[in-house]
Amino acid sequence: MSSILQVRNIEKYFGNKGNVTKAIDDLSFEVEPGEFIGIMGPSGSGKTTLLNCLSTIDRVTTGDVIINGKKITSLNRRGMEKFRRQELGFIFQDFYLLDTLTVYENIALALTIQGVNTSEIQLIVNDITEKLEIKSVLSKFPYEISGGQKQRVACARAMVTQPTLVFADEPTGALDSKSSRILLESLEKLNQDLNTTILMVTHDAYTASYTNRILFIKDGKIFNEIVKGTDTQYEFFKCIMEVNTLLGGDINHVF
Ligand SMILES: Nc1ncnc2c1ncn2[C@@H]1O[C@H](COP(=O)(O)OP(=O)(O)OP(=O)(O)O)[C@@H](O)[C@H]1O
Repeated sequence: MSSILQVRNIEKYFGNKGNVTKAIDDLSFEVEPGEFIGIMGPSGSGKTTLLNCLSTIDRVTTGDVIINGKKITSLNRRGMEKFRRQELGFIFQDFYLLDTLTVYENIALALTIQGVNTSEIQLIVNDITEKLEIKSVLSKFPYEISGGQKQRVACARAMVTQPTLVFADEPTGALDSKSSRILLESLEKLNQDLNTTILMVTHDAYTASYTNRILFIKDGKIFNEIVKGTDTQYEFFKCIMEVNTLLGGDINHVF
């Protein structure tokens, strides 16, 4: 099977002569279609920089990023923007919903821009909001719904165009533990039902335990990799805790 994401020897430097930070240091890995992969690591290890470089928000200094067969590191700014709109989905810690649009309009927006007809949009939005259990809030505005519901709306918005790859950056960061669990179960379900490939950055062991594989980053390099395989979620969680301890990471969740 061909990889959906190929990361080849990427490096990212910040600053200029005399004051250079090497945030990503010769990092390579691949992600297969349908994987739910986690990126973990201590503060300052390069997680956000990596996510930004993979998701066309920032550029690598050297190396290549290939998504769905397309070398995105060779695209110009306009090409990157188009690629981002057409092939990628994003879920951020702070939701980024548009306050003046209803939940339905927030989710439907990308499809409207793509020129999908109204009745088809209705079918797609109905289907995904049923899976995410947010159908009852479709006519509400973001300020009228809870944080957990907002994040599931953001999740529906990210997935509605059936992107090649969805990037989630600390998606449970602003949620309480119950809302986090509901969101993560939803992500797991969408990953399985729609075969959506998800790459999620988190510092939280419980959140990470929903993924199938985790790359641990330290000083911009891959420090360790663990695969859930046939482990239960709890066994995987314990394994994550062990690696986190080795890494000197912070753990703030227990089952
Ligand atoms: N715009 C920038 N200019 C200069 N240095 C930067 C910039 N962005 C990040 N860095 C540096 O690159 C390194 C990696 O930072 P990054 O934000 O990717 O880490 P992180 O793992 O996401 O951390 P955290 O978990 O605290 O968000 C750090 O040393 C950081 O100070």
